[in-house]
Amino acid sequence: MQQFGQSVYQLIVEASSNLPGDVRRAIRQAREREEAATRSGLSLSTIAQNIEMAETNVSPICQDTGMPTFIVHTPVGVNQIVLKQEIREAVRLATKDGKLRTNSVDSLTGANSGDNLGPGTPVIHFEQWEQDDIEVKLILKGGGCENKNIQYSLPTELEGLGKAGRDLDGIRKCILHAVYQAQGQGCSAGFIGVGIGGDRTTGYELAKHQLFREVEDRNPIAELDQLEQYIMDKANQLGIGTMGFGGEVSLLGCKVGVMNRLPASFFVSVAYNCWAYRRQGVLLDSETGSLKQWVYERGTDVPMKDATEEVAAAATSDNSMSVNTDTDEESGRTVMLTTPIREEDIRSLRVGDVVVINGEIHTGRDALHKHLMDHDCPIDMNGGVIYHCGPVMMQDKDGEWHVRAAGPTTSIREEPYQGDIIKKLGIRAVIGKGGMGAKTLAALKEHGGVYMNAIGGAAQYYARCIKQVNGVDFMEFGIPEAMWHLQAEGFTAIVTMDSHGNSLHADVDKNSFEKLTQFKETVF
Ligand SMILES: O=C(O)C[C@H](O)C(=O)O
Ligand code: SF4
Repeated sequence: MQQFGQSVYQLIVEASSNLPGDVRRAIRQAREREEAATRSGLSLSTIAQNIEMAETNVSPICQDTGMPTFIVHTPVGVNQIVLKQEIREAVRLATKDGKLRTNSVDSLTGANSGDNLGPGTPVIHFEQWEQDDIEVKLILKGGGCENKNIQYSLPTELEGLGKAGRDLDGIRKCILHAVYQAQGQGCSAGFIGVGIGGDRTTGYELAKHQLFREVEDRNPIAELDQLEQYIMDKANQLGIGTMGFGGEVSLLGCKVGVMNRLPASFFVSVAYNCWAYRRQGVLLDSETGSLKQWVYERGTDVPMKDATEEVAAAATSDNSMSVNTDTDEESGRTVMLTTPIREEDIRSLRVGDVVVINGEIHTGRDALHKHLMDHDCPIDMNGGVIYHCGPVMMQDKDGEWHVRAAGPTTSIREEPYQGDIIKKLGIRAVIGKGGMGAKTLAALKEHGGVYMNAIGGAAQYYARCIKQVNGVDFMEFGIPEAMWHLQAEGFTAIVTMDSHGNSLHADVDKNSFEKLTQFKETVF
């Protein structure tokens, strides 16, 4: 079994850096359905570019490599204690090599273990089976989409949909509502796993395990297959789009499982996975642990752009986010800004404008925002840009830090702090994804600021825009939560909340809610 550890390491690298073929096909189909010049269309082309870059760089598709969750099937007689130790060691090595982000945080102290190991991390399920080989499956599901998981207890009343009873139609309403409530915050368009029944624990587990099905498979239970097809049709009429920008494609997959329940309980659990649907598996020889075959089609066999696109890409600027300046209601202007940014430049921006930023930007997320509410900031942020991002960073032998992956995190978590911090520090722009709320929108108007949505998950695309790491503060918060001072060049994002009270996120939420209400009547 001496090759088992190496095979698991290979699995981790593959899952983190090479999006599987079935997922890539789903994203390609989404691109064919979206107008190329729309915000969703542009986002999908950036996502496609990022997928290819991650494979080429053998680096994380998204900086958040999530909670590594392994499902291991072994023949009777295999020593699972040894396998568990080898899996943990493979996780530690992959983290050291920058293939996984340091994602294991002490829930009481906030301390980051630094090696992805700790109580409850990684998650490893073992099960014996009748086959001769060992199968190891892995899913890397990030925190932002995990935060959009949701569990319903039937019967219930659902906003926009009314009563949801203890039947297939009530389940239908829960699933549609689950897609609506996620909006773009979990990096839509997503893939959902649904667990019907069980208790609260096994219901959620069933939902997550549905995510190990193939994107293109069909449900063997006829009424669940019918439900899956219905959801794929109607969820894509909600108009949430990629990143919640509005658009034709809001859901890329729906997989429903069912199990028995208690008489008193009727749970519908939804595991929402982002477009960066990173799951892979390996079949291993149970004597040597050597890799015999991949469980899911590898992404290498499904390129993200076809020949025509190569030509088209070559013809335009290398920046796939740039939009033409002839304005239709979707695409705005492209504006170049250098930090520190003047108030008048910010007040001239409107929702829909694409901004290209050059100059120093600073990362900051949950721990930093909480800290800055009642502590001074170590640097002058006047005219500055805060980037909601927890990067994957590597230090070289000279002690220099390098960005390995640097996409945005979900901004709504900073809503309790952001408005106050914008005014306290004189910040002019906040970059993140998924949008922010009314309190931040009011502060942007009062102070003169904008919120810009970067493309969630495009961690390689944005890492390429970071030319240098100028320094770091608050390393005690751990790498993802520290305040990194980054020299950006060509950092592109879309204005989705401006200083005139406009919010694309509020508009899409309102429009998609109206669309949701059209599905109130009984179907099943
Ligand atoms: O933690 C992150 O870097 C991103 C997170 O997965 C999110 O979607 O907010
Ligand atoms: S940032 Fe987006 S793509 Fe990355 S893990 Fe979070 S939800 Fe998924």
